[in-house]
Amino acid sequence: MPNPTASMQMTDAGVAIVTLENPPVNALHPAVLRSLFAHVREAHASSQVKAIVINGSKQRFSAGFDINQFAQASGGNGLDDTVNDALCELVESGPKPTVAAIEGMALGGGLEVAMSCNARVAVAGAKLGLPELSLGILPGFGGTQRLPRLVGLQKACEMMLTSKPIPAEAGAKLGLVDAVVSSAQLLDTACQLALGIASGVKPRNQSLYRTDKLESLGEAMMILDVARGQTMKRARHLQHPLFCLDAIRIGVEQGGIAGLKAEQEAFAKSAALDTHKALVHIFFAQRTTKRVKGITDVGLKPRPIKKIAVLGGGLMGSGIATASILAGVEVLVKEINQKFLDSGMERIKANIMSQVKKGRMKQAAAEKVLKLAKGTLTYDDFGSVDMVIEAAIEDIKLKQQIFKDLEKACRKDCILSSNTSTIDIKLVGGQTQALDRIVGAHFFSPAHIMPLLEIVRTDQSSPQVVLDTLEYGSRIKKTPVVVGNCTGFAVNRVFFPYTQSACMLVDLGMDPYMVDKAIAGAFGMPMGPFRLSDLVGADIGLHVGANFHDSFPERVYKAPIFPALFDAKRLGEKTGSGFYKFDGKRKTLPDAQGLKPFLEASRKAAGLMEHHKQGPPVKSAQDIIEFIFFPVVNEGCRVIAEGIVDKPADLDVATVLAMGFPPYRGGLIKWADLTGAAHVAKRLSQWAEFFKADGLSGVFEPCQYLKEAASSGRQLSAGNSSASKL
Ligand SMILES: C[C@H](O)CC(=O)SCCNC(=O)CCNC(=O)[C@H](O)C(C)(C)COP(=O)(O)OP(=O)(O)OC[C@H]1O[C@@H](n2cnc3c(N)ncnc32)[C@H](O)[C@@H]1OP(=O)(O)O
Repeated sequence: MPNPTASMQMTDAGVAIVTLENPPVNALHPAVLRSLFAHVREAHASSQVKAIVINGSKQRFSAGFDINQFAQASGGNGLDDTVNDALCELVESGPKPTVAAIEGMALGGGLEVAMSCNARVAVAGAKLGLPELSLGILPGFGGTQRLPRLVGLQKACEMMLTSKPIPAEAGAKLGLVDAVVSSAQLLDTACQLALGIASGVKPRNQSLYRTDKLESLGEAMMILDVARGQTMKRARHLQHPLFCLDAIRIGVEQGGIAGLKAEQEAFAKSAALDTHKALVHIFFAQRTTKRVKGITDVGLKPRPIKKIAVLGGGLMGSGIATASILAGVEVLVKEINQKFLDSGMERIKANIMSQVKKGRMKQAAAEKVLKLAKGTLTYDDFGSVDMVIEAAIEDIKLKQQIFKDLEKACRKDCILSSNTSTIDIKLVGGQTQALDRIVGAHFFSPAHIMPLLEIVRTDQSSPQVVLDTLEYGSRIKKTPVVVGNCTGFAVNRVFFPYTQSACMLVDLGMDPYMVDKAIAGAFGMPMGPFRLSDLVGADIGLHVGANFHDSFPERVYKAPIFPALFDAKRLGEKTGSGFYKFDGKRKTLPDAQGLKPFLEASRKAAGLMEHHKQGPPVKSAQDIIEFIFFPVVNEGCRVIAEGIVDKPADLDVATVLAMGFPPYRGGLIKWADLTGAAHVAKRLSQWAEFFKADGLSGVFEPCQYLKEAASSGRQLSAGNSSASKL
């Protein structure tokens, strides 16, 4: 790989073209910034140079500061403030005018360098944005000051707080971009504009000193107050968006220079928080799930998946079909009768049309996409498909029959996959001679929206088939994670203790709504264990619980409340009541009165209170969080030790994308590392002791992997290179 740098070329007309060179995205590595600084200084000093144009190599301007520097920074924040401050000042106010020529993207520090230039020309479709907040920091090269001065405070706050980029065309309407051109015209237009500014024909704008786009002081304060209020509501666990708004406010009140100083201080404060470490970790972890040992590093080439068949047009099958046709994959949907097929096809249509309603798709595009899905009641056309995804009901005999039929109906190179969430993949395909091309393709509901795809590999699945499935997952815009074959695979297995610890607290007298409040409110999960149980349904909970009990009897607590709720048909959302009451409009209300007899019966049947007259071993919200999540971490450690995941970071990504584990906590294992493995192990051991008399120590006993990390000080995310089920 060439060293990160910037290069400079002179045109005959006297324009110095300085190019950022650090492919693939021209990230602003400190060496690039130093080189850019040196070239800009040299160009300013040269009598040959009339104007400067800054662009990026390989049709990309820059994706911003090199995020690897944050990951590597120990102590500091990775930025070299002396170079960065002087660089933007030199670009904006040096003797020669500067123009940014933007193609592909100008994000974060990339856009900030471009905003320091006196004008910007961009190629149509180029993406411009300040996504720093999504990394737990804030713009640190003057973006908090220059963006409001270029597009107005309202829009600037929206762009920074949402981290969403805008296309060049929208940038032109807002005043962020001076001209939108084709790729072929970019350099020419930028050079002409730069020379025009140099000759005084065009004005030389310096964003930091502009005030014409800023709202009046009163209006500006109102905008900032509203933004603050919304941020505190929407991102109530996060401090850095508020630091960002503080820096903007100082700039508006006291001017751009004071604003820059405030920005620098706010940046340093944000960079010191665990939120930043966690979000940077998730950024890289999401990009490495597609690299799997023995699959992507052995020289295989993925075969394209152009056409698939989905067996079953139910909720999961129609969601999988929707995600596939949206990505241009042809889909054959098979059902067992016309009625089921019609409703499956209707569901696909409704999914696509909801994209149109939300303005994400045009009617004509929707109609074109819908043509990619065809219904069938037979296996007649299955010889034409590259992959089958079985999404029938969770009945082992039925699935085994389906796979026998598929073996006959499909080509010998067709991938056969099952969307089962509970059944052993080798059992599903056990009656075929095709185990080498059988994998699990476990989607999460609703399949066209949830971003994770667990690819379950058995010890007989061929690397080529896993690689092809990885490619298909990426093509349909899922984040694929390859996992081993075990009960619950990675996500459901790791999360089975989530509800059971909550039930233990309740059987010791704790209010279930207090548990949910701690987990959803104080910790930031989308919902607490009891609300989640109502979403999934007590019937499914019982069925899945029985599977886990069969596999891991020593660490499963059979909560008596579930059979009681099941018998009373309090299954959750689907029957209108469970732990909560539902009014049919997705409104959720606690139902203390209705739940009381079930809680009393459960506590009596559990008998835990007989040994623990003082009640549960935890009281505060923080204690409840640890009691619920540390057993989840413990199971995560077992999954790592057994090699069910390729690397611990995969578990972080999976828990964030499938369970809504707060990304700003870094995912399950990163969070445990930030909390400290020794603390996790100590607390689990205390609870194992607490529940000894109940015969429930196994629920909490720290596993070997966790104990070793705790005693050696090793990070849980360091992984276990010796174990692999993949
Ligand atoms: C001081 C400043 O204010 C602070 C900053 O600038 S912080 C940085 C702000 N910028 C960002 O957050 C942008 C982050 N990047 C992205 O959103 C996306 O990568 C992108 C839209 C640029 C490109 O997306 P896409 O084409 O899907 O490619 P993607 O796989 O994500 O990235 C390609 C490679 O570039 C790397 N990369 C992307 N942005 C990077 C960055 N800013 N620094 C370092 N590496 C980066 C990725 O890690 C990936 O590396 P890999 O091939 O080794 O896995």
